[in-house]
Amino acid sequence: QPFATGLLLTTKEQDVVNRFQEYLKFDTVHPSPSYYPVTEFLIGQGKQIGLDTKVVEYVQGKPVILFTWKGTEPSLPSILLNSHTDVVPVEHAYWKHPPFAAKMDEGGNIYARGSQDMKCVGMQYLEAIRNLIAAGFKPQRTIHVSFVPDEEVGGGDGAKLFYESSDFKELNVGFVLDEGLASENGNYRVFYAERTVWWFQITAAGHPGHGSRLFDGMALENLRHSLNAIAEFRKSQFDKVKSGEKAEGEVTSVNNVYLTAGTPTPTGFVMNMQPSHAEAGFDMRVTPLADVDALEKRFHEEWAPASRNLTYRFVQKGKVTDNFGKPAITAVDDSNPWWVMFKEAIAKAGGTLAKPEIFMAATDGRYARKQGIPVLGFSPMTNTPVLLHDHNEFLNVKEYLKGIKVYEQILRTCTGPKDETGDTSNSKAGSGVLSETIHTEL
Ligand SMILES: CSCC[C@H](NC(C)=O)C(=O)O
Ligand SMILES: [Zn+2]
Ligand SMILES: [Zn+2]
Repeated sequence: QPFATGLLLTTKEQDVVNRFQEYLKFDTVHPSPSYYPVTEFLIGQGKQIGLDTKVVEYVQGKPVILFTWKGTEPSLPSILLNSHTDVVPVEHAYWKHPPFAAKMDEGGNIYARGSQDMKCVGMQYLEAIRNLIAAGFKPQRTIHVSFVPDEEVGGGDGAKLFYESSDFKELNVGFVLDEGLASENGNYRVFYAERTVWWFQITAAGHPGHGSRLFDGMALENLRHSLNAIAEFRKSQFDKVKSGEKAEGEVTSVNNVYLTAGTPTPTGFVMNMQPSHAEAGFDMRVTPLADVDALEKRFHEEWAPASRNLTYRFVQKGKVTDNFGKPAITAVDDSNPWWVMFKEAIAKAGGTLAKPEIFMAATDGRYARKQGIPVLGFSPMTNTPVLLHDHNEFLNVKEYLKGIKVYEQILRTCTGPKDETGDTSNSKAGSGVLSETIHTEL
């Protein structure tokens, strides 16, 4: 099929694209993703490729799909390639092509919800394995591929239960790949940690009464005290990003996402009553580099002091550390043999890496990092606008096909056997015990 760019796809490439488009067409959109049809499709793919397949429902109706390609040395720690099957909702009116039609335009851009986040990655894993099998490659390490539900709503019924299960322990996973972000330039982005979600509400109580009266300590005045204190902290963090001192993932963000007060009626709010309560909601993302005790102190001392009739409540409060009390960070230096192999694979695939980053939001990778397992967030997309959760999400076919080659190289390098260049780095991650170095603090 010819494109305006002069790109011509081979029959084999067209088949690869067709499978990607087929996956993208499944309606796995929240709030009610249809998980069974897509599970049937994926199982079909796994079987066609020749992988062992397993489906487990830790919560009924929310299947976790697991494929296994057994290595020649199955006692070595294995590699897990994780992706999620669900996608976030769309606002149809803003899309130039229907979000579940997976239309490829004349420039090779494939438009669909999930084309970047992260159905691309899931299918690229499978295509890479398909190609390696066809090429006669035999991995030393076992490779597992998981497709999990509900990442977009926190993963509580999906990845969390999977990673905590005895099924997962049996896999003896030494290294996990999960999602990253597109890169707007020619360097691939890679993520070695992520910020932790703290969602909270602050409620202010205050003097009620007639709207015409002047009181000290009215609810909205108290809430404003809180909003100002939080805004000051927010500015201190944002300034570090603006000045280039820190990357986005290296500071803690806090954003006011709703405000509510007053007495509503069908025709609008009552205008001459002072509310006795007011509430604000915040999306806060705590960097793993933060001093958590100092942050906690801010809540009762500055942001919601009882002296101002303020109280706070967490809607979600993730732990910033892993299960061993250390910051949940994967080492990206020579102390981590998985990192060394990953980096080498990208170079061998002809790619370049940007400076490793802390993911600004949350991914399922956090559940594996909690267990002390090294995780890298990586979605192989260069020269692509970051459109996850955005309108007109797309991925160009050339980037998609290139990404498959990158995963082939990652699997060759990280699973052995040693390649034609005599590389032996693989053996360094060969012990059954996780490297201590993955807990290295930066
Ligand atoms: C608390 S789970 C929600 C997960 C979601 N992840 C992404 C990548 O948007 C987020 O960070 O908001
Ligand atoms: Zn995602
Ligand atoms: Zn997402």
